Order: sequence, then C-alpha cells, then structure tokens
Amino acid sequence: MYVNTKDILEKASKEFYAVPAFNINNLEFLIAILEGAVEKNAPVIIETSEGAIKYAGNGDPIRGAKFFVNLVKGYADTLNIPVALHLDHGKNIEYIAAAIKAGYSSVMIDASHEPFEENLKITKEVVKWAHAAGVSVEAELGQLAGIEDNVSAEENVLVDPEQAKIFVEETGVDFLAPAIGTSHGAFKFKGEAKLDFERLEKVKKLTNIPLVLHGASSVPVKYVELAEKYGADLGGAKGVPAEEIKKCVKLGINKVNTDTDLRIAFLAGLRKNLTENVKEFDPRKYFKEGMQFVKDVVMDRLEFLGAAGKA
Ligand SMILES: O=C(COP(=O)(O)O)NO
Ligand SMILES: [Ca+2]
Ligand code: NA
Ligand SMILES: [Zn+2]
Repeated sequence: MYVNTKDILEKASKEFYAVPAFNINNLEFLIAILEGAVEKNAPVIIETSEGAIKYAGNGDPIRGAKFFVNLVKGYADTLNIPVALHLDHGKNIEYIAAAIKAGYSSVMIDASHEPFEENLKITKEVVKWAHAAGVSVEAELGQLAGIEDNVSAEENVLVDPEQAKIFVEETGVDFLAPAIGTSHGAFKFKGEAKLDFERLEKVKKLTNIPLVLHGASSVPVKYVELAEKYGADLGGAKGVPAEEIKKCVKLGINKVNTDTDLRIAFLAGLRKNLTENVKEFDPRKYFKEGMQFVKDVVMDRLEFLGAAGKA
C-alpha cells in the first residue's frame, strides 16, 4: 500500500532500524526494488531526484512527477507492504511544487548549500506548504561532497548538532539529513571511510526525529568486478562499508539513501547479459539479469538495515 514516508520512518525511529530509500529512473529498477521488498516483507521508500523527474517527463516536471506517482502508486496499491515515494534533493521550487501536487509521499528541500538562516527560511516555507497537502518533508544540514544529478559540492561540511536542534524546532521538518562525512557517487572518501559517529549521536539526542544518511552506497566489489569484466571502467570505486552503516542505524539513522549500488548492479547484469546473448533483442529478456542483481542488492540492504519483516 502507498503510504506517507513519515509513517514508515516514525516506526523505524522508535524501533531503531532503518529503511532504505532507493533511487529510480525507470520501470526496471522500480519492479526489482518492490519485488525485493515483497520477498523480505519490508517497508521501502522509492525516491526520484529532480533529474529523474526531468528524464521521465521529457523535461516537463509535472508530467514526470505524475508519471512516477501513477507508476509507484499503481504497483504499490496491489502489495501488502508499505511503499512511499519521495522527491530526493529537491532544489528547484517548480519540481517541489510538481511533486507535492502530483501526490508524492514526501519531498526533500535541499537548501544546505545556503547559509543556515537561508536554509531555515526556505525549509520553513516548504514545510508549511507540504504539510498543508499532507506531504512530509526532509531537509539537510551540512554538505556532502561528490556528485549526483544536479547536486554537487566540492567538499564535506559536517552538521553542527546545536544548529540541528534549532533548525528542527523552528522548521517543523519531519526528518533531517545531517552531513556526517559521506559523499554521493561511486568514488567516496580519499582513503578510509570516516563517519563522525559522535556528531551523529548528538544530533539524534538533540533533535529526536528520524534521520537520513545520504551517500550510503557500499559499492559492492563483486558487481564492480563483474561490470569491469564485461567492459566497464569503474576504477577506484569505493563506498561505505555495511558495518559502518549499521553503526549509524544504531545511533539513529532511519532512512538510508541508496542509488549508486543499484546503478552498478544493473550495469553489471546488463553488460553480462548483452555480451552472452548476442542474438537477443527483447529488452524484457536482456534487462532481466540486471534487474535480478538490483533485487539482490535491495534484499541484502533490507536485511542488514533491519527493515526485513517490518512491513
Ligand atoms: O544520497 C543519495 C545516494 O547516495 P549514493 O550515491 O551513495 O547511492 N541519494 O540522495
Ligand atoms: Ca545539500
Ligand atoms: Na532524500
Ligand atoms: Zn543524497
């Protein structure tokens, strides 16, 4: 069933587990994710960046947002697990408005590159607007390095826990993404992963709302190697080890944004399948292996985040 993201995350926050938020751009990832969540009897959050909405709507945010709401709601309403649809890294007011109007469960307003007061002001506006439409809101404090669609920043700016307390009280935001050292994309960290756990613990204590970990892909070696075996060049790809993410969950992370891992898994399956089946020209056949790998990554993540069985 299609639900509000807040319902999923409040329960997770109370019981100290996390629910993955998987980014999609197309039908194949959506089917693989939802079938993985069904198999694990788990809640799941589907999220689309503004770039995904632009892609699905061929440049029109209203068309793209409606397309995804109908696609996700249509499929989710036939399932017995809670499914939410979230706008990831909302920055462009046109896209945020389109998502709210189309019926997204929640929207992120990402104004974390702005000065604190500006971020607070913009977020407050969006919260008023979204709440009037029954839509929940995520915001971000601090900055992640790395790239993702229209989101890019030179380097990490870690969250200030005291600021987080004020921010949550003043804005009424439903869940918060504190920057604690992760970054977007497949090339995280220069050297070892270093997440600021003490900082995370302080933010949870001071805000006591569901928290979001961005840039949380682990970049599993087996799919990187398989993709490279069939011609990809992902040299130097590195992610956040699952053990580090589990530590974050224990400290109060409840939504874990995962995009890159699904992209790499699908890429590996697609390259392998196309290479091994040179006569195949039915996409329902040559997409299958990539979809299976995406489903495997989804089920593994639902398991280690503690969302399995929580539907
Ligand atoms: O934060 C993410 C995804 O991060 P990854 O690139 O690590 O999958 N989406 O908002
Ligand atoms: Ca940001
Ligand atoms: Na988000
Ligand atoms: Zn992100």
